Amino acid sequence: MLAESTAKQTNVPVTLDPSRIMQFGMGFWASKVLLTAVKLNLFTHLASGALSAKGIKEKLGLGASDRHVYDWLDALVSLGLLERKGLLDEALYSNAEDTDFFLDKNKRSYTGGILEMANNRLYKFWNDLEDGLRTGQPQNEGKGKPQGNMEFFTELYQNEERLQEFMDAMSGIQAGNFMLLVNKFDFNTYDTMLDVGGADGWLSVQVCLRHPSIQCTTYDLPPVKPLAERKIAQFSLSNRIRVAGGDFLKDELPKAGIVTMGNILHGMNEETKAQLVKKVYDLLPEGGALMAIENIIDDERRQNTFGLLMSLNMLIENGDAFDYTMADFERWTKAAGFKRTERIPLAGPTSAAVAHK
Ligand SMILES: Nc1ncnc2c1ncn2[C@@H]1O[C@H](CSCC[C@H]([NH3+])C(=O)O)[C@@H](O)[C@H]1O
Repeated sequence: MLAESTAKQTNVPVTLDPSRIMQFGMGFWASKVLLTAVKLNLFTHLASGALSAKGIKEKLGLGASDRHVYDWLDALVSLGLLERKGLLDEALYSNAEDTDFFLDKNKRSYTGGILEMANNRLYKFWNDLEDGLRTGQPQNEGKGKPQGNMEFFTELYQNEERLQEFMDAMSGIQAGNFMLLVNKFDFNTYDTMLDVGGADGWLSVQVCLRHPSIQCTTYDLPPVKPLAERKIAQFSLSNRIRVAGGDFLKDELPKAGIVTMGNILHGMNEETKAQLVKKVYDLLPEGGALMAIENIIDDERRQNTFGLLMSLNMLIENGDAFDYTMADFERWTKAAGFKRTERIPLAGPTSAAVAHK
């Protein structure tokens, strides 16, 4: 028996290749190479001009050997995130075009907030995915304490720095989606918009900049209010965007023609999702709409890897919460009374799922 299986093993078909398995299995190496570069502001430094490895070592205060600094930088070159002219001590490093656009902190297009949070929080929490799968319990800073869906915010927001980091992470991950959305969907057909869980008001800002007459309310937990007020003032939109503080599960919500929710429904279990959908249905007028902007998973659950992984991230953050397909969204919204749904594809794995009353 043993001899037969050994014989089979040596007869490996040439078409089989372990490189994909290794790429994903050791994917945390590449992940940390990038996350560390973001944390050390490498791309922001390089946005002002190309630097040698020696120059980078000095600017970043690195104590590793020259060889390991070359390895780190050249790994980023091999991943397509940096460009390089010359080799080793004669090399000059600069940002690749997309890295320069998305990872320079001084540009408005900076999306590194989500990567900063990935480095500071999610990376270590994901080490406990196994515990999450075994127990169904959250694995974030509240691990081991009783916590319901979306309750981790209370603990997170006690720390100003973490609050700001979370806001920047949200704006970072949604920036491209919101910019596309305001060009693909005519918000001006509604007089008023309510953004539930609107964080620092970024969606309302984008909507108002693009659509001249709509009035918005951005609604979030009270500690978030000052951050939203600050952001909205930066764009001189305080006359068009109201900032409201409260708990969208417990408190009454303001009425509006369209209610948006970016990455909100996925933070809840099925029962709470259905309750919130119904609550929104009841406050909308006839002809009103609910829009969820999320990493909607394809109905066959084969394509949208990011959406599936985001759903596991909801296990890590919220326990029994999960991301969902358009078929799920249609089922929940029809049960609440909505007439029809549509899906608007946005950047990469994200879509806007819209339900019309
Ligand atoms: N019970 C609650 N009531 C109001 N806001 C909440 C509640 N629970 C969580 N939030 C907020 O919901 C947001 C989820 S993160 C999503 C933020 C934003 N809509 C986006 O698409 O990027 C955070 O800003 C939380 O502060």
